[in-house]
Amino acid sequence: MTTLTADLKKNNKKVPVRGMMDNVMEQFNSASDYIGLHPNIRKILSITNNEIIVNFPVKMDNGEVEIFQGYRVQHNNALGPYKGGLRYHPTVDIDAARALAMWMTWKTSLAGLPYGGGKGGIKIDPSKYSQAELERITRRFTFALADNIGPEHDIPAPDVNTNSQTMAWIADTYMSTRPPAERTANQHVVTGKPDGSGGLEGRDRATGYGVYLSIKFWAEKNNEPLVGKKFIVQGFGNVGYWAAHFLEKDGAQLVAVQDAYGSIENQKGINVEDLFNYIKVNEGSIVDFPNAKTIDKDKFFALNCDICIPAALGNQITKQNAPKIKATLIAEGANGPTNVEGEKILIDRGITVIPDILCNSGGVVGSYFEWLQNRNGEIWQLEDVMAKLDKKMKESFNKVFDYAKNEGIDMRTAAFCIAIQRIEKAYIQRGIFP
Ligand SMILES: NC(=O)C1=CN([C@@H]2O[C@H](COP(=O)(O)OP(=O)(O)OC[C@H]3O[C@@H](n4cnc5c(N)ncnc54)[C@H](O)[C@@H]3O)[C@@H](O)[C@H]2O)C=CC1
Ligand SMILES: O=C(O)CCC(=O)C(=O)O
Repeated sequence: MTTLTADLKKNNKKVPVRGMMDNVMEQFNSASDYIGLHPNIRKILSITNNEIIVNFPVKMDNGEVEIFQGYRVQHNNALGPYKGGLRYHPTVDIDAARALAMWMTWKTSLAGLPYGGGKGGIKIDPSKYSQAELERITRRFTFALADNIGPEHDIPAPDVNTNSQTMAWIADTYMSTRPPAERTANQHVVTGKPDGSGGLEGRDRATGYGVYLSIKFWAEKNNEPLVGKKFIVQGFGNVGYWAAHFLEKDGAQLVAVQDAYGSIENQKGINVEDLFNYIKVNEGSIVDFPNAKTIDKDKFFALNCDICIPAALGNQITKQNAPKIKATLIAEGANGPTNVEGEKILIDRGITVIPDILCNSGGVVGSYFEWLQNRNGEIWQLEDVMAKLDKKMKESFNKVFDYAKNEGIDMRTAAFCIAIQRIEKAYIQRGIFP
């Protein structure tokens, strides 16, 4: 079977060793083998539908012009419009965008949403730019993407280093390109907007809440109380913070955190809100938080804990650190944090992984609610949002848990099988493949 990665290798294109594409393709191929996926459908799902690369100029505060490169990859839309976040990070490239777009296709399918998968972003270190520059960069990026996005075609959302403010700029720029009578009818071109500008109350916490719920459901299935469980979190941004917030509320104890700037530990407990308030006045960094000691970056995953939540970047749990992990549960807040080699070791060691496409799907479910709210001209209440999210996460968790148990397979393979089978069914029903 020729895969996209194999094609790229054949053509001598630069493919990072065990990059995220290798990971997502191995996960996809192994689940497709398991279910005996129709070879024609495997061919379609092994490639991306569209890949948009834009270079655009932006005037900096000092009057100089800088050129930026932005990406939007649309993997598959068999089930509905492309959906997925925009990331601003130096590691963003076409390979990362492809892999992340593919994960979105499986995630939206597993969650039973009427969406396909897309992802994109800009290769940029946003900490080097002023807020005014970031606004101009975002607006020019939106303008460069033009009709490649749209509320019924491709709907971006926040990801690493983008937030509700970024989404408000995108919505505003996109709407200003529409004819006057259509402008406000287009606000669902992005989700994750501020709640005063068409955003959904609760979208900010939706991903972290979903991570917490996944852990809670796993604990219930195993008759394990959450009270007193020690957990560590890599990434204390939107996903990591909210997951920690809800876990702490339920009696679990945060004992270590790693972010882009450093790593801290206190086995007696780190207060989540204190740390959150600290980073607000410390340029977003956990470094030198008073109630914890600084630890070596490479020791982080080997720390003493029950639950480990990677909520930052991909390829963090690998064959190097997987043998040393003490947690008995990995709850993947990030996309692709565990690579295939690392996961084999975890499985052999009896460590459960709640896979990203299930564990962090609360975010895109929240986005779906926002999209419906905008489309129908409604304003949803926070308590209704949280109750609906709870229900949706429980349905997905039970589907995956039961499938894995009945088939005697790991939860990631089970999640992929369910996701792929839903897309396969759509293609077969359309009569493309007799
Ligand atoms: N925001 C959302 O709704 C969703 C996000 N995700 C995934 O969750 C992960 C985190 O996203 P957000 O919380 O939104 O991003 P964010 O930008 O709010 O936070 C990212 C966090 O990761 C840390 N970080 C960055 N590089 C790091 C490194 N090399 N080592 C350790 N920590 C590092 C940052 O310092 C920050 O604390 C990403 O993988 C994203 O794709 C998944 C589903 C939805
Ligand atoms: O909310 C969304 O549309 C997608 C969020 C996202 O990028 C993700 O789930 O990885």
